[in-house]
Amino acid sequence: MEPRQELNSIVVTTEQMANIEGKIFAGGMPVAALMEKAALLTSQRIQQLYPLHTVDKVGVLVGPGHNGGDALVIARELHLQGYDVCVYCPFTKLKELTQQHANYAHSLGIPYHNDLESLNHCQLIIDGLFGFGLKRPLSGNLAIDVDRLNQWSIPVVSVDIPSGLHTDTGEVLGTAVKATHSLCLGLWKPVYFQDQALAYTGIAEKIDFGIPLKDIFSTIPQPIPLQLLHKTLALGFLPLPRPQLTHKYQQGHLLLIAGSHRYAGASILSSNGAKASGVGMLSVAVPESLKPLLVGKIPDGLVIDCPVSEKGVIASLPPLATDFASYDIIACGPGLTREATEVVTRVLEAKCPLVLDADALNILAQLGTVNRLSKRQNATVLTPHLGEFKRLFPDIHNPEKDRISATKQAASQSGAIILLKGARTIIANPQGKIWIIPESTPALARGGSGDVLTGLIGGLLAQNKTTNHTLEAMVATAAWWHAQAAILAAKERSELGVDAGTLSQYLHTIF
Ligand SMILES: NC(=O)C1=CN([C@@H]2O[C@H](COP(=O)(O)OP(=O)(O)OC[C@H]3O[C@@H](n4cnc5c(N)ncnc54)[C@H](OP(=O)(O)O)[C@@H]3O)[C@@H](O)[C@H]2O)[C@@H](O)CC1
Ligand SMILES: Nc1ncnc2c1ncn2[C@@H]1O[C@H](COP(=O)(O)OP(=O)(O)O)[C@@H](O)[C@H]1O
Ligand SMILES: [K+]
Repeated sequence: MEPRQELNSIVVTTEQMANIEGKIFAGGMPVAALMEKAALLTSQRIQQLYPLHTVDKVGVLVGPGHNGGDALVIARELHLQGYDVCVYCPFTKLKELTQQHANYAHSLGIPYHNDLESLNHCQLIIDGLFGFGLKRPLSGNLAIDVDRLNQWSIPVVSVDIPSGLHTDTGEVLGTAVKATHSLCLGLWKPVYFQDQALAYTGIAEKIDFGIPLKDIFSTIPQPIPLQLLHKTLALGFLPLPRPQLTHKYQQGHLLLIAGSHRYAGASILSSNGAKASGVGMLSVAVPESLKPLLVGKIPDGLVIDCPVSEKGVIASLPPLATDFASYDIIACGPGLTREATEVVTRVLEAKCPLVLDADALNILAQLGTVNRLSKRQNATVLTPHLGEFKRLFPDIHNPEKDRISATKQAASQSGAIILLKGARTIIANPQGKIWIIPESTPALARGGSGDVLTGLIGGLLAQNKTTNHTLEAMVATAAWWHAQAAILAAKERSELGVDAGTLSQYLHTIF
């Protein structure tokens, strides 16, 4: 990998970004020169996105800090290139450098307006109100302006981040600009991967303006705490190529415990996810009444029939399923129903790594998440969506307000690897390492997608004895693979065409 390519996978907090900036300035780089570098590249990208022959009139919103300074450099460059630029800056007191750029823009003859309304004839708006320096909510006339801007149908390019969003949590501070494009300066910031911010960030791109690698890597601890999973990394985590001399049990044995009369399909979908992983052996424990169905659908799986309760759920696990030493990993939960308490209690005693999903999580929550997991001797992976997460970790308040921190906190409390599902899935280990799945598709928002993921995670983890990567990296790789398959399927079949069965068929086509 090219050294700077590594930066594509790093996410820095506001504090880390400010520290990196501090190191650059301490080294002697003039503040104005750094702003010039960042803003020039940003203005060039804007010219590529909105060439002069397609867009003529550009309105620039200027804030009081250095985000406003960036915006003024962009205004100047666009003006010099021939765009018809005007500025709206609803502040009287600007930071010194920003004021200097304001003065120069004025001297160039760029018009300043006293109200936002005067920009409504523009074909493009540049949002340079606030960047990572925003700490308190937008209010008063400023908030009214932003709300009004959001009602226009003019494209908006936000500089660094959409103004009004908290850089780390993605929280909307009062109100926030809804951008068409966001050009993130230097390094990715957490806001871009927080679900609550996605409606504001639009199409996001990073502008690499040449921050010295030494300043980055001397600031961010190793291993990198917050990392995006990209194709290059994910491919490196897959169990490929297979060793020539191997056999099915060396390629991992997964026991999947899934399904009930009510949710029979969950066992098939999760088996399909597992099969797609390439796992050497797949055993599936289901209610005995489902055995013929499973044998028909998953002929390559060893189907273990379990006694069924009156409610149509697995009542207990037979000896074949409780011979835990035979399995490299157990994945349990899809379609179990909340009645299967005995199954989950028993499985928690297994010495091998465990993946719990769906109702296994709800049952774990009833049993007491942290207390129960403290007794486990091997790794546990929990894959909740937000609702399940709240039941598992009731003392983590409002996890949706900062999904990244909430996932980290849950992993640290429970000692488990936590995968919090969502539009941007987050994976954390107990030591604080976080992986983020940077792209996905809402095509996944339908029943059964998660079942496929559980099988895929189980199947990949089972094969980890041949690859030996960290478990969280493998879990994240499964989630990346799942998202990529959905993206491809949605591209070919539309977002409406990605049912869970189709999704599992697409898992292989992404390579
Ligand atoms: N890092 C890098 O490498 C580079 C960073 N660069 C750029 O610097 C940006 C960060 O600049 P920044 O620190 O000046 O902060 P910024 O986001 O402009 O806003 C702070 C200002 O807003 C004010 N203010 C805050 N809240 C407010 C409110 N609710 N209502 C009203 N006012 C409010 C606040 O006032 P104060 O709180 O001090 O009263 C302060 O004046 C960054 O995002 C990027 O664009 C590039 O130039 C070069 C490379
Ligand atoms: N809006 C969305 N964008 C991207 N991925 C999504 C979205 N909504 C859901 N997903 C993904 O779809 C899957 C849904 O899993 P889950 O909620 O367990 O569903 P089920 O239990 O029906 O299988 C998760 O992997 C989640 O990350
Ligand atoms: K901005």
